[in-house]
Amino acid sequence: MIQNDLILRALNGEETERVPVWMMRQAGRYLPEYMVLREKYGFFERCQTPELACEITLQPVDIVGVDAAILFSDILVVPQAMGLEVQLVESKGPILPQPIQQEKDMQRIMVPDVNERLHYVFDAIRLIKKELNGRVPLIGFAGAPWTLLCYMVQGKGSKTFDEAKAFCYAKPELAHRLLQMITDTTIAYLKGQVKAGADIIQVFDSWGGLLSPHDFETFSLKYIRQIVAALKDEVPTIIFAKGAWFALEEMAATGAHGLGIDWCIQPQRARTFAGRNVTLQGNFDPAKLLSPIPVIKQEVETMLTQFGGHRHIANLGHGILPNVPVDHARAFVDTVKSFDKARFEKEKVAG
Ligand SMILES: Cc1c2[nH]c(c1CCC(=O)O)Cc1[nH]c(c(CCC(=O)O)c1C)Cc1[nH]c(c(CCC(=O)O)c1C)Cc1[nH]c(c(C)c1CCC(=O)O)C2
Repeated sequence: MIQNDLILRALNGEETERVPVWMMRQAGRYLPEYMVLREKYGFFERCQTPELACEITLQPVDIVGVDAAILFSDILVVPQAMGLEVQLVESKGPILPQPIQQEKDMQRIMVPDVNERLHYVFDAIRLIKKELNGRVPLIGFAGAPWTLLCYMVQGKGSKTFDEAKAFCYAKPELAHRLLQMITDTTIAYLKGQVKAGADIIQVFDSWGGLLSPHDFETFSLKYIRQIVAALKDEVPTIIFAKGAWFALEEMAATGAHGLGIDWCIQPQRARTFAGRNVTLQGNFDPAKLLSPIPVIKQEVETMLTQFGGHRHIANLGHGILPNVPVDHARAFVDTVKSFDKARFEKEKVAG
């Protein structure tokens, strides 16, 4: 049994005493306790050692007081399990030295047996569930196929992912074969996470907003839909497609329980697009956590009021930045937790 089940209830459309809160990338470099482990162990060593992944996952729950834990891992463990080398180079981000660019490169990848290649994630989840002891739910996750294709083809981070897009537009048949292989791996991987104990699944499509609405349907949503369909009857699912506000209606129609939104759309407008049957998650500008604490408090209250208190999970609109002071992150969380629900009614009357 989970003691603090606010997020689960919000995802199921139930009333909650207050708005639940967590932060994307909440386990990371803004925490001094994370930096201690980062000094000692390599990135994938931290991911692959269940005791380390567990300790890092619990840090924000203990230190910042969020309403959910999110598994410490990375979306790039999937391309790795499919056979590609992935390096995380300090200050450069991810590097895949031998990306997929043509037909013959496909021979280097496979749809792996997830129990063989990603068992360390399932071991970490079992350990985390034991250590959490029902305090808060555990969110498992994976990258959306389109976002993973971006890294697998481009071979590194990019502002435009132009090579990944060129691959899709010039070799659509190959792109769809790759996207389907990623999708099949991801479905098996996420089902494994749920079996190991994940209570909620979030799909991160960080680069969905780089595509036109038509191409988002073709190269991204088509595959996200398969993932949601495979999981939604097992656990609540959340789709976070950054920048893809134009597709909120279509994403809601997948049957996902929650949709993440970034700060580039007004909450009321997102609600109009998404409809009433889905929970919205977001959408505080992560850079605003660099403001003075009184400003953070005021802006968080404005955000909460705009969402109106129902079917809302407070979060950032993207991952927390490494240079955010811990007390600013805590101010974000505490402001949400102490916001009096009666104020939603008052603002409604006033508005
Ligand atoms: C695109 C993407 C990646 N990884 C992820 C995404 C999707 C979300 C997003 O858009 O932010 C997802 C991710 N990565 C990480 C988590 C852990 C759980 C969490 O706290 O949210 C999650 C959910 C750990 C991580 N993944 C990474 C770190 C930093 C590693 C370190 O230097 O210690 C962490 C804590 C490395 C990583 N991993 C990735 C990049 C681009 C980088 C380097 C840039 C960066 O450092 O932010 C790929």
